[in-house]
Parts: sequence; structure tokens; C-alpha cells
Amino acid sequence: MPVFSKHRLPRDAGDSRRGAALDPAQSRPLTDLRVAATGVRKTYKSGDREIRALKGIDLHVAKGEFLGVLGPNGAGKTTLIECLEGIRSPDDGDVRILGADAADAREMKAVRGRMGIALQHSTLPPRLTARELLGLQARLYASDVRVDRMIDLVGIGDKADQRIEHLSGGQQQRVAVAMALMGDPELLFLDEPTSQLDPHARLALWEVLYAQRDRREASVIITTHQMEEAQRICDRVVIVDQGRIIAEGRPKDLLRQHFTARSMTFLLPMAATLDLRALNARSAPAGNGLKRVTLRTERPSATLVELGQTFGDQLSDLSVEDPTLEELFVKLTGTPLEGEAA
Ligand SMILES: Nc1ncnc2c1ncn2[C@@H]1O[C@H](COP(=O)(O)OP(=O)(O)OP(=O)(O)O)[C@@H](O)[C@H]1O
Repeated sequence: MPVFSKHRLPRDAGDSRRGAALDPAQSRPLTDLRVAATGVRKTYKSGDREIRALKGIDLHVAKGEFLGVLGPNGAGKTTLIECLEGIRSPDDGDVRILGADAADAREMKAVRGRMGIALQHSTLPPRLTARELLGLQARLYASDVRVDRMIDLVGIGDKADQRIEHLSGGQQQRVAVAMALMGDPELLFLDEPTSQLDPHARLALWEVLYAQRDRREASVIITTHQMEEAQRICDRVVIVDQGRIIAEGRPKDLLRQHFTARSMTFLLPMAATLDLRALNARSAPAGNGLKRVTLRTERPSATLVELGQTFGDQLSDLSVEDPTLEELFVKLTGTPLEGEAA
């Protein structure tokens, strides 16, 4: 059964055409910005304690841009995204959403219809069916034409007439995404929309979002713990830690900036001698009279030539690994990633 839709697969985030068009370093006319936030601060009070969830965040999101908001648990991602959505008021700072001042109810009312929001712990009404819920949502937009299309698009056709409480977590996430898409938005906020989706449904979700971008130049702001996904689909990511943005940029640029060395692995006969210390390498038995050597090098091309000259045909199964966003995340936040449902 097709899940979500059949648009093309997500392009790699390293696509230079997209990257160039969305370079956050470029100065953009204000009309190209879907979200502009400056100096956003938020402190919660919990009994006697004060929790400084956001400590001064500046963030811009351009037309057609996919922005990933990453960070460890409790970093402030949800608080940030809620401030950017205009559903939580910051204590300080300025947030403009589709040109409207988030602090001005009248201005926000005028732009609400152009936004779509899927909250993290979507408290969907449990007793309604997905079709009823989407039907209610459609009335907000004075149209129920999109209900069947949305049901189809998010691949819940066979579940559309079951109560929400009888749907799995992943199916409920799809309903939440369908609700967010109902108004054909130019700006989408998705708080961990894929945490309970299987890999196929996850890919399909991205196809739907790319289609929305193609049609409406939609911008998408997503929080996720899925680093591989963020690296693949986000034009730009911000890593939030303890209420601050600690890194921001295109995934490829960030990796280049933070990792100069590449990791290389290959097989050699056990009998082959190499100076592990000089090569900054380690080796382990790999069976069949072979050992697997792993090393890190700042000069991958030169190292390859040297290894080829020294070992010739003895060397096999060589691969050069690129650093990943996951490694960067761990390096910057010191927090190992949590396992999530596939
Ligand atoms: N309503 C609230 N009242 C008090 N403290 C809160 C409230 N909401 C969030 N916090 C605290 O603010 C901090 C940031 O929380 P937030 O939910 O924004 O983090 P997060 O990055 O989204 O976390 P996660 O990845 O676990 O969803 C945390 O310390 C959290 O405990």
C-alpha cells in the first residue's frame, strides 16, 4: 500500500543548487523570510525553580527552506518551535511569522490560515475518526474537498473510519501531519513528526513535504532526533543546547567546519606490517588471515596513494567514511543520541 504519496524521493541535502539558493549566509529581502526571530527568551517557573528554556535565540527561515531543529532532550526545541508558531509567548524578543508580529493577535489571525502545525504530543481527540477530524479541520478552510485527498496522501485510507484511539502511534502522527497540511500551508511546523514512523512511511512523508514545497514554496521547520534524516533532507540545521543555538548551517558545511579528518578502513593480511602509531591507526582480526585497519587522516588522497604504494594488491575492501551529523551532535552536545522507534 502506498503510504503518503508518490512524489519523487527526497533529494540529498548536499544538492548544490538547493544549497546555493538557500544559503542562510546570503542576505535576503524580508519578503523572502517566512519566520524571523530575534532575541527570543523564555523562562518557565516550576515551583521555586526557574527553568531558562530559551536564552536568546535568533533564527530566520527562508521561503522554501527546510530547517531542522536538533538538540538533546530538554534543550528547548519544543519551546522554540512553539514560540516560532506563535502559540507560546516568549518573555523577550521579537517573532515575525509570515510578516505578522507573533505578539499581535490581529496580525496573527490574518496569517493563521497560511500555516500548518503538527504538535509533538498531538492530543488528537480520541473518540473521533480520522475522517471526522479532518472534516472538522476542513471547515476551518471552508472546504471539505481536501479530506479524501489528505487521507489518501498520508496513507491512512483503510484506517480513516476508525477512532483515533484505535490507531497506532505512527498512524496518529500521519493524521496530525494531514491536519497540518489541510490548509495548503506556506509554512509548516512539525514537532518530531517521524519518531514513530517506519522507514518507508518516513520517506513518504518527506515526499509529501517536498511536493508542498514545489507547489507553494512551503517552508518546513521540523524538530527531530533522527540525525540521518536531518542530514539528508534539511537544507539547514540548528543545534540547540541548553536554550542556545550552538551550531547552525548546512549539514555539509557544519561537518566540514568541525571535522577535518576522515576515517578510512581496509583489510590487510595479518602478516602485513604497518606502523599503527605513525598512521594514527588501529587494527583488529577480521578472519581468513586478514585484519581490519581503521585510521583517521587529514589527507585522505595522499594516505590512499601511500597505502597503495606500500601494500599494492594486499590491500582490499577499502572505504572512506564521511563524518555524520550524528557524530557532530555527540561532539557538540556531549549527549549520546536516544534510540527511537524505527
Ligand atoms: N510547561 C513547562 N513548565 C515548566 N518547564 C517546562 C515546560 N515546558 C518545558 N519545560 C522545561 O523547559 C526545558 C526545555 O523543554 P523543551 O520541551 O522545550 O525541550 P525539548 O528540546 O523539546 O525536549 P525533548 O527533545 O525532550 O522534546 C526543559 O528543561 C523542560 O523541562
